[in-house]
Amino acid sequence: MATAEASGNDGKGQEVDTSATYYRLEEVAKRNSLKELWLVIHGRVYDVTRFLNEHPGGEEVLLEQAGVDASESFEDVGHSSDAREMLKQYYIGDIHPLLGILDFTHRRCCSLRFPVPLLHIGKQILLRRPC
Ligand code: HEM
Repeated sequence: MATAEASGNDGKGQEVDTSATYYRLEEVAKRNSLKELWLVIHGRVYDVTRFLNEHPGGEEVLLEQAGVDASESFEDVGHSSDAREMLKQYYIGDIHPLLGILDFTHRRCCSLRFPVPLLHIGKQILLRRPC
């Protein structure tokens, strides 16, 4: 998990909270059971463990989407605006915009047995701690 924190002022006297907690897809993928269930909807990570018993659509559908990007399934159902509002309660962070793309590309390359060393170098640069 990587955390980026910054807060600022937009110059109009209004506080802008830009703090965010970032997760990688592989971290989300580990939370795929009844004990701990996370999923991703539109790049945002949700911990729906305590929502399992309460979901009007049943817990099975959430279990099917456990640890993965559930954006398409969520939209296919045509969830109401109330359901979208409920998402906030379970929001825990975002998929890292850059590492998310690298994870996806890495999986594609490896599954095609076409390693791209540059990808790993780029990843190392991104993960490098600042001096
Ligand atoms: C945190 C995420 C989710 C929340 C807060 C949520 C919330 C809700 C709510 C409030 C309803 C009642 C109908 C409505 O108001 O739209 C519902 C129904 C349903 N949801 Fe979800 N849902 C979530 C994720 C998902 C996912 C990932 C799926 C995957 C397929 C799913 C499948 C369904 C189904 C099948 C129904 C029943 C629809 C019906 O009976 O017409 N939900 N959900």
